[in-house]
Amino acid sequence: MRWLTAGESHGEALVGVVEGVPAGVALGTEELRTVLARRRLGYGRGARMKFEQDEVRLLGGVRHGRTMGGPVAIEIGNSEWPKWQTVMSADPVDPSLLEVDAGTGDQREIARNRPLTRPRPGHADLVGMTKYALDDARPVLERASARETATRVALGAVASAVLEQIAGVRLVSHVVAVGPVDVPDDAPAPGPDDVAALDADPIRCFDPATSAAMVEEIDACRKDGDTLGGVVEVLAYGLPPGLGSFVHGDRKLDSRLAGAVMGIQAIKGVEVGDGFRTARRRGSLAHDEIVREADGVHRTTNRAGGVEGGMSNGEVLRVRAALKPISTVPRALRTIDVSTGEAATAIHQRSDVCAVAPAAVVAEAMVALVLAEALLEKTGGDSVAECSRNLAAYLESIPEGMR
Ligand SMILES: Cc1cc2nc3c(=O)[nH]c(=O)nc-3n(C[C@H](O)[C@H](O)[C@H](O)COP(=O)(O)O)c2cc1C
Ligand SMILES: C=C(O[C@@H]1CC(C(=O)O)=C[C@@H](OP(=O)(O)O)[C@H]1O)C(=O)O
Repeated sequence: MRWLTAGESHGEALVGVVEGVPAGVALGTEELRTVLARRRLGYGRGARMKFEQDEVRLLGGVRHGRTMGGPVAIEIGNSEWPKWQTVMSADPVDPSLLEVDAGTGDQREIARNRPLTRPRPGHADLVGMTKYALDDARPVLERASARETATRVALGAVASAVLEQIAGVRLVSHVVAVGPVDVPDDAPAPGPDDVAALDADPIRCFDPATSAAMVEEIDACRKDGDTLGGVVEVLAYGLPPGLGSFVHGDRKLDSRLAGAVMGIQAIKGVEVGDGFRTARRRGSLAHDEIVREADGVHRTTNRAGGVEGGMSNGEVLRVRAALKPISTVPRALRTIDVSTGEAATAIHQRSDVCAVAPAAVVAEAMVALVLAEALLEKTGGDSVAECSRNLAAYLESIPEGMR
């Protein structure tokens, strides 16, 4: 399986293509609408989330609610496009229309037309302008923006459908920290049937007391003109053992998960299982002992987070990711104006205060894409039926003494 996205934050539409999806996967526009709506949730998001709509269309690869085996193409139209069609036009436009004040006196239009020359520390602006030889940050932030994650979430929904329909794998994502507010270590983790409860929580946190404290923290931060990051967790239930491999670093499931999740805007750390906490333990308290019980072989704990030797081991997969605070800080940070070289304060028109809840949903999509790819490598097959048959044959072939 391979996938790509295209499109800009304020462009007409985002486009995603995923190839290598077997035929027969049940998939429809409604499922995509559901996941896209989930990505828009979350206390602390900015004004844009309120007025902008994701207009999703399945353009290819699906017929009458089933994939056909060809690339699946998804378009997410941007309902705000009419306001941006001059600034972001693909074809050249009359230069007078791009004058900072084109004569209408509309302050928003003036802001859209003005070159962005005061790069934000922590965003892609300055180094992007340097690398691509630009004197305006607009082309950089348009593609660097996490608006693109809408496409990833739509592609992730295709991957989740592959996982569930071939192997019964179900994913769930939630928020475990917002700034300094952490879910307690002993709080119960959400299961695959808890997605509705997470969607209903303002910050996608499964622990109601912590959720309330997170909301308070976001309110306090907004009042101070500041922004917040946090930690998200993705859990995958029902993974068969043996996805990924130990034979090369780039085939390891954990290295692939880390790369995919780290590729999300603003993610600065990824851990599988107990990750960094494991480094502080002795070996006798770091690993998951293997025992035989009446219903088969089990681990006594799941500190490894479902991956050993770069392969899924049949336990629940657990991946955490750290999101840095949003870099468009309302209490603007010091920067330079690249048009003059003088000291300035960074661009700030509007911004999310905290994007941890949507980041959880995006991380779930990235995990789904990696797992679906690894599942299809293991099962092969061009249809759901063939992949399911191959998976069943593999699982049946595992000797009695090892299951
Ligand atoms: C869901 C989501 C929403 C985001 N919203 C904003 C935002 O409103 N303002 C902002 O400056 N950065 C936002 N970011 C982060 C930037 O896109 C990111 O910091 C930037 O592209 C630079 O990349 P880097 O942080 O990975 O180095 C968001 C990230 C995610 C995952
Ligand atoms: C539009 C989305 O996120 C955007 C991601 C983003 C950034 O810099 O990453 C900046 C903000 O956009 P703007 O600067 O236009 O207000 C967010 O709203 C979205 O998630 O759909």
